[in-house]
Amino acid sequence: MTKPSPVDPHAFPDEQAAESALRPGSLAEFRGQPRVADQLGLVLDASKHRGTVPDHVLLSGPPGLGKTTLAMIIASEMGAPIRISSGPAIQHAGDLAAILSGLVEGEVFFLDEIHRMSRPAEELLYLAMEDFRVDVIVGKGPGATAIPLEIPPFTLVGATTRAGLLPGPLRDRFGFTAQLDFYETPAIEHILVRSAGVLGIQLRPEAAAEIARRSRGTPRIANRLLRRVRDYAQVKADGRVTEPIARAALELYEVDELGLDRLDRGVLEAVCKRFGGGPVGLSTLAISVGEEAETVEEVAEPFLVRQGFLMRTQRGRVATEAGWRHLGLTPPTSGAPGPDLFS
Ligand SMILES: Nc1ncnc2c1ncn2[C@@H]1O[C@H](COP(=O)(O)OP(=O)(O)OP(=O)(O)O)[C@@H](O)[C@H]1O
Repeated sequence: MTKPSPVDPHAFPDEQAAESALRPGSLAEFRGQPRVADQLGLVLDASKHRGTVPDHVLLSGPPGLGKTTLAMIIASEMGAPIRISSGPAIQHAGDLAAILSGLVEGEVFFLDEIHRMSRPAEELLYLAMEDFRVDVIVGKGPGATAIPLEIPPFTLVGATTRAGLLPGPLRDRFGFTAQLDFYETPAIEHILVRSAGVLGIQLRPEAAAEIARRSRGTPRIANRLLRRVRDYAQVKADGRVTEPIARAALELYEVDELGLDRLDRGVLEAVCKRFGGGPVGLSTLAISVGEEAETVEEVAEPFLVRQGFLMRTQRGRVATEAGWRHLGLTPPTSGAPGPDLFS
């Protein structure tokens, strides 16, 4: 196992406290995703106006874009408590029934990774979402009876990185659904400036821009890079984060101008230099960079593809012209070699 990369979008186990400190507490402070924030604001205002609990909310999108943050904001905007759990933690319907029956009126129930819940729990959730009721099964076999149990009205906030995996009947029970997208660089700059304020870091605007460009449109990565750059500034300079300090720190952490890390560059370099631009199969590629095929496929490739540096074709991975150029290499032909050149 290689050590975690600073541009991994997943949260590290020791990062929770640092992340909590940087969560914006209100919709007004939540930067980026303007459409989602506006629509959600309307849903919350309307429910306050009517004096009812807000509709159930489904948030989908890649890790680190603010799903948990938005769930907490919904609770705080409604002045309601929040209960947090996750799909993998709920293996039996009884686990879910216990949580639901313990909710207080108006509580926000945040269910992360909702697509990983067990089937029986999912069915129990349908009823709870629709009728604020759960059926508790007493006894076993033919003598088993279902005793309906009222639960107080609550708002379910479901989060998923894989909206496509949710069964239709579950998706249909959410009154409001939002897809979070990668952030534009200026929004990430705003987030960095706010985080620097919270952490008491003197961050020059050019340095914020530099870090933002390398953050892959992901607030979690931006905040993490900011903390690393701050460490560097404190140890190697006077603590102020200037552009040269940010550049030097990010170079040390092997995060390049566009946010590629060592693994991303290694994969791209292998495709270009060792395999003539491709196509090369995933397992061969993984062996050549000394990584698991899964890591190459799930960690490095999505960003390389998003950047337009790599293509996944039926016959293997192919570097694009932009990919060659990002490494400072000249593509072998006017464009990247197409799969047909290698037949
Ligand atoms: N719009 C935003 N403004 C400011 N900070 C943000 C924003 N979105 C996310 N963050 C920060 O990024 C970090 C990660 O956000 P969060 O935990 O909400 O992501 P997530 O989508 O729930 O990730 P996961 O899918 O891994 O659970 C937090 O520290 C949070 O404060």
